[in-house]
This record gives sequence, structure tokens and C-alpha cells, in this order.
Amino acid sequence: MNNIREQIKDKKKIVVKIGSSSLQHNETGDLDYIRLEKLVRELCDISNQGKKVVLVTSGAIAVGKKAVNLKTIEGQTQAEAMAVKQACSAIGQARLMMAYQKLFSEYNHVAAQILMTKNTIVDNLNRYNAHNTFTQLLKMGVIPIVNENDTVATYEIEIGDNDTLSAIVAALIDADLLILLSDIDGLYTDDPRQNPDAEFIEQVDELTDEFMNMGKASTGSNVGTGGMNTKMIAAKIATSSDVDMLIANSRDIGVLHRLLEGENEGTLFVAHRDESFDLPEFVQNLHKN
Ligand SMILES: Nc1ncnc2c1ncn2[C@@H]1O[C@H](COP(=O)(O)OP(=O)(O)O)[C@@H](O)[C@H]1O
Ligand SMILES: N[C@@H](CCC(=O)OP(=O)(O)O)C(=O)O
Repeated sequence: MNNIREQIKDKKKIVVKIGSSSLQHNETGDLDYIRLEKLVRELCDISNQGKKVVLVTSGAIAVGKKAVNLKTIEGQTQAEAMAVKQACSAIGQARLMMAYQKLFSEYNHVAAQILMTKNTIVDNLNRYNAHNTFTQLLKMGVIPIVNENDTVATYEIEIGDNDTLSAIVAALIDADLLILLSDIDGLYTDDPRQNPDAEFIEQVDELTDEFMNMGKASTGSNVGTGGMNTKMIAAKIATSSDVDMLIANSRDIGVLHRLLEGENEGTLFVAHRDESFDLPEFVQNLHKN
């Protein structure tokens, strides 16, 4: 076991993000309750070990679409399509939370909902309030469940994807580890679904442009947002804020405890605090480049 992996055992404040593609059955689009239950059980166990844990979950739009039987999100204008997406998110977020609340309470844990937008970070008072809320919830032993507030977030104020959101949350609360659970084992030199010669990367010690460019926006499902591209933006935010980041495959949710035991799975991005990194400024400028 290498030394950096060994140190993962000591992580005390952990943010876990799960993508839409990991929460639903590919064939039907319905929620995968077995995986959801395993995820909740793992998170409760991490909490029982005395660690602080935050869940960033996608899935609101996918669950909402399914609830009203929409195959695709369409509208005559872009604004109409956006309204349909927002309506689906409003429907799905409530359903998703209902499932999480039920499962967390079965394991005797209390969960809370936090919905965020860009303004939560960019506005000083909002950021201060959000920070205090997270701190208080974690002090109470409650597990915050976070998603973007899709209902109010249009282009101007959206973060846009939950990889980026989870890294922002990790930076905001001074987490020491961010784990992104995806439908792929980690970072490859290229999208392995498109390039059979792509090679797996176990560890990224320094996030150079070469690594940043490896993460393509292509996704493996019709519900994922951003592909590996947004995971590299997340890596930039996390590692610059002194948070180690792991990408691992959600196929077996047991990967969570194996990672926290220091096992060598997934891709590890090693933290390097960058004193010049300014979270509110970075978030303000998201999507501008
Ligand atoms: N360099 C890369 N390494 C690994 N996966 C990549 C890479 N570039 C693009 N991808 C794609 O990113 C997908 C994961 O992102 P995404 O579909 O958004 O999933 P999630 O819902 O888990 O966030 C993979 O299934 C893969 O097709
Ligand atoms: N906020 C959206 C998720 C957006 C997103 O980033 O999705 P994913 O790529 O599946 O993590 C939702 O809950 O549907």
C-alpha cells in the first residue's frame, strides 16, 4: 500500500458524490434501490466510525422525468425546455429525498437537504450562512444531502453539474477528502468507451494541462452531465483547496469502505494547497472561459 493511500485512512471529513447514471437502472430509468440502500448503509457506517460525511447526489431530473413519464426534455423554445427540466427536478428532488430519508432513518441517522446555486458561494452573506449550516449539521451528526437548486438556477447562476458542485462543497467546508462515484473506474488517458487504447491512471500528483485535457465531455449514459471534463474541474477546485480527490466506480458501492481503508482502487488526485486559489472568484468565473 503506498503512503498516500495509507493516509486516506485518517480522513475525517468526507464528501461523497454520486451521479445520476449510478442511481438508476440503465434499461428502465427507474431508481436502483439496491444500490441506493448500499450507498446509505456505507455512509451511515462512515458516520458511525466518527467521521463527518456529506452526500452530493444527482438524480433529481432523471427521477422527475420518470415520474411524469417523459422520454426526453423538449420544448418549442430553449426557455420552455429549461422550464420542463426545472419542473422535472422539482418533482424528482422530493422523490429522491423521500427515498434517502427513509433509508437513512432505517439506519438511525438523520439526513438534511441543502440546495445550492452559484450565488450560495459568490455572495458573501450566502456563503457565510451556508458554511454555518453545514458546520452545525455536521456538529449535530446529521448527514447533509446536497444538490443544485435546479428550480431557480438558469444559466446565469447555475453551477451546472454536480462534480463541480461537490468540489465546491468540499472546499467550502474544509473537507479532507472528496470521492466521486461514477460509472467508470477512474481517469483514463482518453475516454475508454471511444478509445480502446486508453490507459488507466492510478494517481495524479500534479494536475497539469495534460491531465486536464484528458477528461472529455463524453458521457457513458444519457443522464450524465459533463463526463470526465467536469470531474477534472472538480479535481482543480478540490486539490487547490487542499482536498484529496478520488474517482471510483459505483458498480460496487463497497468501494467506499475499501478506499477509506487505503486500498488502491480508482484514481487519486493528490491535494496541493494553492494559496492564490480563490473559491468565490473561481465560481463566479465558471463557464466564462
Ligand atoms: N479520460 C476519460 N477517462 C474516463 N472516462 C472518460 C474520459 N473522458 C470521458 N469519459 C467519460 O466520462 C463518463 C463518466 O461521466 P458521466 O457520464 O458524467 O457520469 P456520472 O453520472 O457518474 O458523473 C465515462 O462513462 C466516460 O465515458
Ligand atoms: N442537479 C442535477 C444533476 C446534474 C449532474 O451533474 O448530474 P450527474 O452528471 O449525473 O452527476 C439532478 O439532480 O438531476
